[in-house]
Amino acid sequence: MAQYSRVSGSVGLITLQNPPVNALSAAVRQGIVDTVKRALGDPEVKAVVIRGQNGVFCGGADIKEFGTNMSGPHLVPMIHAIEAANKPVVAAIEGIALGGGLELALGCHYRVAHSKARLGLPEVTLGLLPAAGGTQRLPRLIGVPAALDLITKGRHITAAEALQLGVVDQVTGHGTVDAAVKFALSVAGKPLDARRISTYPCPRTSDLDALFEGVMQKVRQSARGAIAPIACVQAVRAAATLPYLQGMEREKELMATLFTSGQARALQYSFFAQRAVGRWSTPSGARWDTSKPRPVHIAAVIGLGTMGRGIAVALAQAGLSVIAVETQEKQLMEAKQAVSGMLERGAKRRGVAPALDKVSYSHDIKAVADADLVIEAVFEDMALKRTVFRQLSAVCKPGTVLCTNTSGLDVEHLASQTRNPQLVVGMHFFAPAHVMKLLEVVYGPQSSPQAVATAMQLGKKMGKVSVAVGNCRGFVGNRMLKPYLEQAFFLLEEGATPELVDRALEEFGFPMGVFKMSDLSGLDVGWRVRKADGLAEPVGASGQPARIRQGQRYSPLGDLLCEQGRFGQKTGRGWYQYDKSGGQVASSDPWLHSFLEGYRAMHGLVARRIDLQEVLERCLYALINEGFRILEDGIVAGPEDIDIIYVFGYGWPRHRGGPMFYASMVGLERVLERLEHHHKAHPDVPHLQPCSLLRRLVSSGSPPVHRWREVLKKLNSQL
Ligand SMILES: CC(C)(COP(=O)(O)OP(=O)(O)OC[C@H]1O[C@@H](n2cnc3c(N)ncnc32)[C@H](O)[C@@H]1OP(=O)(O)O)[C@@H](O)C(=O)NCCC(=O)NCCSC(=O)CC(=O)CCCCCCCCCCCCC(=O)O
Ligand SMILES: NC(=O)C1=CN([C@@H]2O[C@H](COP(=O)(O)OP(=O)(O)OC[C@H]3O[C@@H](n4cnc5c(N)ncnc54)[C@H](O)[C@@H]3O)[C@@H](O)[C@H]2O)C=CC1
Repeated sequence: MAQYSRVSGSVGLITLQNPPVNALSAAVRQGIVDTVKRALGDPEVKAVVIRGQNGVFCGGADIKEFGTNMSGPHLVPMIHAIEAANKPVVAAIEGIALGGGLELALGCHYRVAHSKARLGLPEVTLGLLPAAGGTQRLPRLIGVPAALDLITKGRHITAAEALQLGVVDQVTGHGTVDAAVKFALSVAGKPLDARRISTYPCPRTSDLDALFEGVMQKVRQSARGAIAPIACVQAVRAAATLPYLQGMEREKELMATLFTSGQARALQYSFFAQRAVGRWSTPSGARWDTSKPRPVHIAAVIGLGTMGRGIAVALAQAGLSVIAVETQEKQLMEAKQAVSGMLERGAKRRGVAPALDKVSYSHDIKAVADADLVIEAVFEDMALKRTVFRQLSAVCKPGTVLCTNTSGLDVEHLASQTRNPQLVVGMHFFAPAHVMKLLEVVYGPQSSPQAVATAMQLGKKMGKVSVAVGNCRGFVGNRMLKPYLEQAFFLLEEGATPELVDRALEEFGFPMGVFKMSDLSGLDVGWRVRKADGLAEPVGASGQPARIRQGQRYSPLGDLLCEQGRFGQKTGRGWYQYDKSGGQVASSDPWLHSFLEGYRAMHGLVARRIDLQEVLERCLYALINEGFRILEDGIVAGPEDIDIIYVFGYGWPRHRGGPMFYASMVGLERVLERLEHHHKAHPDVPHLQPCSLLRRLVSSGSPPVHRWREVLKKLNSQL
């Protein structure tokens, strides 16, 4: 809806009303058309101001309407009518002007913004482009390079930057609507021809072809297969090379392709999934809206290695006081230097003062006595972690929430070492912890709603996308990673190379393939875990056949590389070779290829031709199958949790929605049929055996992913 009133005698004030972000639903669009007509037809009205209710201008098109039978007036003619008006129309921008909201403002003759407002054309993040004239008006207003930057990245800008770029005409720190009304009165009666952006020529840019070629190359590289950023460049190119109306035709044509694409569906699913995980709940009845978090002012971190340092930085940057603990003086000093450096670099990037005084350092665990919450990040060693939790339980004040950053050890077992197991949860950060957005908050059967809510709230304060997950080996992300890695190893045994496997996964859209990723994170990490699990014994020592462990097919390839001291980038050799220890540019390693040949010969394996499709099916469907098991076990509340974990923590291409969304797009019957096929070929690999939930979903008609929660509930109640 849009409300109309008259203010200051001669200004027609139009207020968009569609909480919470005044999205341009059919009713709002109709409201705008009607009220603009009324204002323009009223002889007493000399100028018009458009604002949004509750201090929010407009969040753009109503995304919930996409994919439905969109009725109501179209945005393009609506905005065109505003621009063509013979009375000045001023946009009063408070809060946000995003997507269609900014396009509406660009159709107005003037824009007045509050200093705290954010503006942008984020359509590309939803798999779309700004198709209400945004790709044609913005370059005409601010020039091609700046418009390309905003439109292809979907970046939000501040009012100050908008003023500098010329997107807005005035910025105010006080009442935006009053300022806009005053502005409107000051321009009433003045000629408007020079204020209609669509009539502007696109500012000249030298060597346009080279500019677009360069941008297109960069965009293709970073898009990892996403089509919307490329269409955005094409649309801006139309603005730079064609008259406005022809440019609009091109914008429409490109949008038509994007609008119905699977990528747009995936990205819009991801938008809502990210919000859905914020409405978390646990089987014991803890919920986002009823469980009250404890206030956390002082946090402590135990163990200042790779993870602890990043966690301390993220906590300090979120404004908390941090007590950082390391047992050894030397490590403590090194950590202090590293944390200070990270804080300084981060502050420089953000143009703020570094929060150095927020962090205090100690080698005595008793220093954490006053902390409201402690995050343990010592070595992945259960015996050590047990000791630390017993100590924490003894020294912390009553009510302190105790968290572990373990990658997959039993949180419940750690809780049982303390006096208050209900106050123990996992806070599983991802490396580097001050950069990566994902946080898995792991609850055990005894974790109290308050402890879960406290960790979730803290994650939010730290700017993380937090997902509540149940306690199981590897939680969600790492549990699903296991069958994925396992398939990659098996594929090498059967004839593939690391280059082939990585190529398939990178072409799918991962930033790096599984072998490059292993080299980056260190092959020794998994080796240590496999040793602790009794899997990575030296070949032959177990008395079992080398490729069978604990009754299942096992590939010792990773262990054999580690025995050679090949730990990946850190040692300059792994699945690839690097120019030096710590080098980052991977190149194919002839040693590795002859090693693989020798290994196959030793085990009587005959290399066969493996294609990219098989690599994808084996690796991704095994991972997805584990996702179904996780859903079946009730470790997460719904498929959105898994998808968000994979998109934000594991580089799953966002334009493919996440593994469970992807499975739904591929078709559950197809995933089931291919898993059955691969399991038949490899009956000794349990991870390829289709999970019973997948079978049950297929039997119930393969519902789309947004209906799985409901179907899951129904299926579970029938058991
Ligand atoms: C706005 C935010 C920055 C707010 O953030 P925050 O305060 O953190 O709150 P949130 O929790 O994110 O949001 C609160 C609540 O609001 C919901 N919401 C937010 N934005 C929208 C929206 N735009 N639409 C609907 N709902 C929205 C959100 O989901 C939350 O609710 P909940 O899920 O219930 O919890 C932040 O929310 C944000 O960033 N929002 C997105 C802003 C954005 O991306 N805007 C751009 C939208 S796309 C757009 O505007 C496109 C266009 O304008 C083009 C118009 C053309 C369309 C015409 C189509 C014609 C196609 C032709 C093809 C024909 C094909 C054929 O031939 O058939
Ligand atoms: N490295 C990674 O990518 C990730 C690791 N994790 C988990 O985070 C934890 C830490 O891992 P990293 O930081 O990689 O290990 P790390 O080896 O880099 O650091 C561990 C630190 O703990 C310190 N430490 C050991 N005992 C201590 C004690 N009793 N008191 C105080 N400090 C002590 C060590 O001196 C060392 O600095 C592990 O549980 C790991 O599984 C979780 C996510 C990602």
